[in-house]
Amino acid sequence: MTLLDGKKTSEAIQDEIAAEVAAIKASGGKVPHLAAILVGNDGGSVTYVNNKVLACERIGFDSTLIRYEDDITEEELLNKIQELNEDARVDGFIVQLPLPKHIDTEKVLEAVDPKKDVDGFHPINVGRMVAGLPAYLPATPAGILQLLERYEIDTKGKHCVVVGRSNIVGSPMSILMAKNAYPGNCTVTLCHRYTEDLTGYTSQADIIIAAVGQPGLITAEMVKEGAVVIDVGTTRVPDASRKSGFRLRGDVDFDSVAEKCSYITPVPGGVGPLTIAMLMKNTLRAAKKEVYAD
Ligand SMILES: NC(=O)C1=CN([C@@H]2O[C@H](COP(=O)(O)OP(=O)(O)OC[C@H]3O[C@@H](n4cnc5c(N)ncnc54)[C@H](OP(=O)(O)O)[C@@H]3O)[C@@H](O)[C@H]2O)C=CC1
Ligand SMILES: Nc1nc(=O)c2c([nH]1)NC[C@@H]1CN(c3ccc(C(=O)N[C@@H](CCC(=O)O)C(=O)O)cc3)C=[N+]21
Repeated sequence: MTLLDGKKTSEAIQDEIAAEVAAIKASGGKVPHLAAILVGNDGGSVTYVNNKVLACERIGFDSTLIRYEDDITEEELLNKIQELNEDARVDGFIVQLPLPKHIDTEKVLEAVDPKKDVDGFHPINVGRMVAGLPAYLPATPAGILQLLERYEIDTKGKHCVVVGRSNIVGSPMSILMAKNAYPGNCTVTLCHRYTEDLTGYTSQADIIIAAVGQPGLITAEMVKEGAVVIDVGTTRVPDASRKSGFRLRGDVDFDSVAEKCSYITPVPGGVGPLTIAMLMKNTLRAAKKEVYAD
């Protein structure tokens, strides 16, 4: 079994980006600038957004963190988005999800200028991705592709079972794995809450990508000998022995599955760090106007 080291891979990607930033600075070009909007105080969201800002600092990007209490009105949030759309200093920005219930997430995501949508959540970017046009790819699926590529994992003709169909992970992942590309060219099965006999599918999979948010859902009995197992889940579960009072758990029962599979991502240190690296990559592409010209 080979551990897919997301932390190391993320650092390698961030080093590559940092080298490009240094070259941009040396030639007097525009330093990439990422802004992030965070609404509320959810512990996970605060950590993830802080990690994104720290990554910016490490690789030499400019960054701006905009925080609101969770009673912000939808109108105030939309006004801020408009302001960022028009701010030439900001190359790309994200609105951290989830948003409070009184705010219409779809409306917020549609308000972001697709040219600055470095999360790749705007319907224009989603549509362009599906059509195979240049687009910002959502960071988590793009990070998983990077892992498969950098570990030279064979995907052509393989059966890939994606569990979870969210707009930000499962659905785009299933589309990307089916594309005529490397990594890709898989036969894809997309499983979700209403899938009957989940084990029937996962046990036939050469590649399993679990993005559900249910700790330990994927057990050894559900995995074929030699399969590649990618665990996207990051659920905080109480753990009194930790200073923080919790630990992160993936959707995969790591200890039992690790004995059976060929490759596996740990949690933490697997997919999570790659999500950050790919967000940085999208921001660099935004600053270089690689996806959309002016
Ligand atoms: N490491 C990283 O970078 C990231 C990690 N995450 C983590 O990944 C997990 C999933 O995130 P996200 O996609 O946003 O989550 P969502 O809650 O939006 O989606 C979860 C999906 O899983 C499906 N589902 C729920 N229960 C089952 C079940 N028993 N069997 C099969 N499918 C089921 C849901 O079905 P239905 O559609 O019917 O509701 C839904 O499609 C979370 O733990 C999240 O924290 C997310 C983003 C990035
Ligand atoms: N607009 C938006 N864009 C997102 O990309 C987005 C979002 N909203 N909402 C929530 C999910 C979740 N997500 C993660 C990012 C990094 C880690 C990460 O770095 N995890 C570390 C551990 C971090 C920790 O210690 O908690 C790891 O797995 O090793 C995890 C999860 C991005 N998301």
